[in-house]
Amino acid sequence: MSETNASLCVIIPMKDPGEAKTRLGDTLPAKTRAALTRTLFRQTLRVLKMLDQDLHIAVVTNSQAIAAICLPFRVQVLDDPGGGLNDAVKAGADYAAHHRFSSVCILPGDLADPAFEDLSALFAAPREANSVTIAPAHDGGTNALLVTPPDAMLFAYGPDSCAAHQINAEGAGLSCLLMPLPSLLYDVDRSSDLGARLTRGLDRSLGAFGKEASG
Ligand SMILES: Nc1nc2c(ncn2[C@@H]2O[C@H](COP(=O)(O)OP(=O)(O)OP(=O)(O)O)[C@@H](O)[C@H]2O)c(=O)[nH]1
Ligand SMILES: O=C(O)[C@H](O)COP(=O)(O)O
Repeated sequence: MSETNASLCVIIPMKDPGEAKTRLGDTLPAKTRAALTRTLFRQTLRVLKMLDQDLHIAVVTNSQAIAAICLPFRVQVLDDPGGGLNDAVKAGADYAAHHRFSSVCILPGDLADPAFEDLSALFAAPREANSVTIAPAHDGGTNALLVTPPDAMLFAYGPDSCAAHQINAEGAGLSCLLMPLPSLLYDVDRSSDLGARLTRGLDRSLGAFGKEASG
């Protein structure tokens, strides 16, 4: 592991696959949404581990199905305190602060096709003391949030969270850098996200996805 990655804790909040991707309910049946949730999550873990086998990753979840996926990847599982996404992310950031990581990187588990080179660029970016780096989503959301130190700011995931995170960062006296990264622009929230941009990522994992969706 590089010196830089040793000081970084990656946090991924994850719902149980049976409860996730509800906004795709108009297009996909429940079983397919659950299979898609698992496939996207595995895809992100795979790229992160390709980047660095020893990268410290912790997943905040109350799902046994998600914990089972974490096991072979040697990824830590943290209890979800309940209360929603921002409370889950805060639990992850508190864990990182408690364990004296100098930075935390929050990633969602539903990125459409996170590229090795984009995550590599994000993790290689200088992490100044008291700083935040945001990789925005195409819809005003936040697809990566790199915070130094981990407990420096309030989380504001939800609609237009990129702007909300900038406001919270500035309010906390942190410098804030926007780092748009092409493959981190897209997560899979709505039926419109199931089009071409998902194809490249899912084509790669399609074997697994097809098997899970029908199995
Ligand atoms: N641990 C935890 N993770 C959450 C929670 N809410 C959302 N997440 C995760 O946060 C990431 C982004 O969530 P969303 O974009 O809202 O995705 P989603 O909840 O699967 O989709 P919808 O049900 O359509 O809102 C995904 O990895 C979710 O699994 C929560 O309450 N607890
Ligand atoms: O980016 C965010 O803040 C979260 O993913 C929630 O936003 P969404 O509703 O666009 O997924």
